[in-house]
Amino acid sequence: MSFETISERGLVILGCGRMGGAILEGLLKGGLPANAVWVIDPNPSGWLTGTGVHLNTELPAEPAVVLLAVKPQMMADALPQLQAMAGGDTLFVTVAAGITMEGYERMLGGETRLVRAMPNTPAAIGRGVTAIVGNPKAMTGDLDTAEALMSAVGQVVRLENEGQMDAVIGVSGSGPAYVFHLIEVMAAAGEAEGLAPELALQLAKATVAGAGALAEQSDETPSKLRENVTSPGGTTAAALEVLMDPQTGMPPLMRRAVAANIARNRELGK
Ligand SMILES: NC(=O)C1=CN([C@@H]2O[C@H](COP(=O)(O)OP(=O)(O)OC[C@H]3O[C@@H](n4cnc5c(N)ncnc54)[C@H](O)[C@@H]3O)[C@@H](O)[C@H]2O)C=CC1
Ligand SMILES: O=C(O)[C@@H]1CCC=N1
Repeated sequence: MSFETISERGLVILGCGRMGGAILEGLLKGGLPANAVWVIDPNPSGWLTGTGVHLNTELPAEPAVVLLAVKPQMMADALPQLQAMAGGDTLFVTVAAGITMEGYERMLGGETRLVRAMPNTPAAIGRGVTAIVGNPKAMTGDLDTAEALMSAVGQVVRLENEGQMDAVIGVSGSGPAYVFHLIEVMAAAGEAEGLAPELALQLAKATVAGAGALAEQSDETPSKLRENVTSPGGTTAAALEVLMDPQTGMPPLMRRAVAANIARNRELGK
């Protein structure tokens, strides 16, 4: 199934906030006609209203794809209206954290063709990374369709099994928030050492953005790139001694943060 099939049979989006909106924007920019898209959202943004998609109107009976992008807590209330589309030729793609394949199959029926996808917010500028995995009813073509859909907002990787999804959410799904927090705390440290707030923020943002781009583009590993900054006995080495401390540094802190993320994800799934 390609964009052509989606154009012909339609895409239904349930919930078009930050993530649904970013995906829709990428798809429209990629050439999907607005009149091939039906959105259900009780609080549409001004941007969404101006796109020309069908908004809160009657839905096609058998769209090519239904994209589920409401909060996990809303899913059980919002899904029943789409139940008639499940079990046939429509592929369901969900970006919600927490809810497992089993959960969707309970709500929609075991015959539903389903792909779980976990993007992240750099999707808003086409720089997201999305991990996808299908249920047993999803065919190879369905994974291709989900990949084509999510490629509109960045890279796509395929998982071997659903069990990997928890770690993906903990690392890349929520990860942008960790990086934004890194910018905040680097800027705060600069401020505490006497820099003006705007200057500290500019330095922190440019450093994280530049280092991220270098890590992505360079042939060197992140470890080698770190070593390249670190003169023996120099200033970076002094800072890294604090940050890389195996008891109190970032390694155990990040492990705890990711573990907390996964624990919450499992709670949301209940
Ligand atoms: N924001 C993020 O970084 C990421 C979010 N996700 C997932 O994406 C999903 C959506 O998250 P966001 O876009 O951040 O939330 P959001 O709050 O920006 O968007 C949710 C949208 O759903 C709409 N909505 C609420 N009740 C509805 C209903 N009954 N029927 C239809 N639409 C309804 C809201 O009006 C809103 O526009 C969540 O399940 C989340 O787990 C996945 C990866 C990353
Ligand atoms: O915080 C959340 O639950 C969602 C899932 C990944 C990013 N945001």
